[in-house]
Amino acid sequence: MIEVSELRKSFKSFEAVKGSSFTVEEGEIFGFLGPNGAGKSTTINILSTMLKPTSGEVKINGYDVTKQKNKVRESIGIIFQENTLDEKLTAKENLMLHCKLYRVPKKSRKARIDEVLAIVDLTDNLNQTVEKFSGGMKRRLEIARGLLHYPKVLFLDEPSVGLDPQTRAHIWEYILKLKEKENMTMFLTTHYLDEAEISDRIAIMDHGEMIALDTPKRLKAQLGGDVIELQTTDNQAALEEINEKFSVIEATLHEEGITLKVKNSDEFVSTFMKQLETPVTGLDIRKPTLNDVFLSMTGREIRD
Ligand SMILES: Nc1ncnc2c1ncn2[C@@H]1O[C@H](COP(=O)(O)OP(=O)(O)OP(=O)(O)O)[C@@H](O)[C@H]1O
Repeated sequence: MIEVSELRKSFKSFEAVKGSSFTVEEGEIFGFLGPNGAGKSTTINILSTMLKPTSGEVKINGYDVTKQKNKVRESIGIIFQENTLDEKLTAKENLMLHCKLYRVPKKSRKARIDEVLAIVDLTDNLNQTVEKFSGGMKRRLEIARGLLHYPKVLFLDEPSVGLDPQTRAHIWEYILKLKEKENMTMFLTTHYLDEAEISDRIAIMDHGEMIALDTPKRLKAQLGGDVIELQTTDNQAALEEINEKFSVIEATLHEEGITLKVKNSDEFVSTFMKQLETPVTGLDIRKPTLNDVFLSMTGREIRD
């Protein structure tokens, strides 16, 4: 559904995208992550025909983004970061305007509007003006609008930014419902790594280059092993003891205690608890998260 080959974009002498190549399959949720300034927006703007690439080839739904712009635009929907609804219009008027712009046939407009509003649970707000909507309702209406012309690919640029946790969870419910119903391809950026977990595959971009591309599970497995957060009565002494007696991938002392990376926590912990002489006051085992992956690959938090 998306084919990107050797894509480059320069702004004067500055190269923002340095030759990235990837494909996204139909029906896939593709998470696109990177620290601030990595080149994500530049890439999305090119994929959605808003920006011209310096070189390389990009096809969406089989159409070239520079030579067949209109065909590409008919194939995609975009949910932007900022609110782009017309506040003085009602939900219905906003959606009707979009139907006209996208040439949805006159006889199907009403049914389509009813259908997308039902997906995001806004049926009862059809005739309400948008300025009276809450932040979460506006987001839902934007999602509904993005779907009106049945796009093959939906670009979601931070779809839940600025929303409270409950509304965020709801937005994701709608998005997943859609994926199941329509087999739509979704290209997603987010700064919430827990949200990125729902992606089938995740790409990590840094300094204009794609530095990782795999399933969330495999990315985390690549880090190898489990993480143990340890507190003892004397962390300095415990660290020395650990380095002397146990085989760990990494042991880091910090203000709250010691973070250990071990190959297999199940095997490690039972012997560790028996043999460590410094008294343990707290122990927490966790699997590596996408945050650990992101930190290890980019050396930065997702939001600097
Ligand atoms: N029109 C432009 N002119 C000059 N430089 C630009 C332009 N647009 C983007 N850049 C630069 O290109 C780099 C990539 O920017 P981009 O907006 O793609 O990053 P991003 O990954 O989307 O970051 P964020 O997470 O902050 O949105 C940045 O260094 C940015 O300053």
